[in-house]
Amino acid sequence: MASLDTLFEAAKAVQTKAYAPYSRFKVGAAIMTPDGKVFSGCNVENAAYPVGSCAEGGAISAMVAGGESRIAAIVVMGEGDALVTPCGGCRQRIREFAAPDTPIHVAGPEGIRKSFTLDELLPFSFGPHNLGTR
Ligand SMILES: O=c1ccn([C@H]2C[C@H](O)[C@@H](CO)O2)c(=O)[nH]1
Ligand SMILES: [Zn+2]
Repeated sequence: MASLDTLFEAAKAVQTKAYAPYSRFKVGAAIMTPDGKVFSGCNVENAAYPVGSCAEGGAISAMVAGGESRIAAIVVMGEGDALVTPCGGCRQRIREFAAPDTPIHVAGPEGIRKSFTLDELLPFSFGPHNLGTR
């Protein structure tokens, strides 16, 4: 699937930009919107550790700043052999802009390792519907 390849390459490219001098664990994330636009983000750490931010959050900020508000698919690229799935906070961040069946692809440098739906990673989620929005 060409668009998934594009998304994978975007995540891989932005991962190299990560600012992770403390964990030395670089992460890249790339979002595709329903009309095929791609937005990416990397983790940005801070000497005050809790202030650091995740790659997924950066990609979401770029998407919103770009005037978009729907995630059709997301690729997350981490380091090492283990699956790097979005942290709990980022699952909720993704939830805000995605549908239950939106694919979350977890990748390594060699390619996509496993694909989940948002609902698999964040079942019974709290979301905009709880507040009467969307
Ligand atoms: O899905 C993930 C998991 C971790 N990190 C970042 C946060 C921190 O900078 C580093 C180590 O946890 O990786 C992400 O950006 N996304
Ligand atoms: Zn996170």
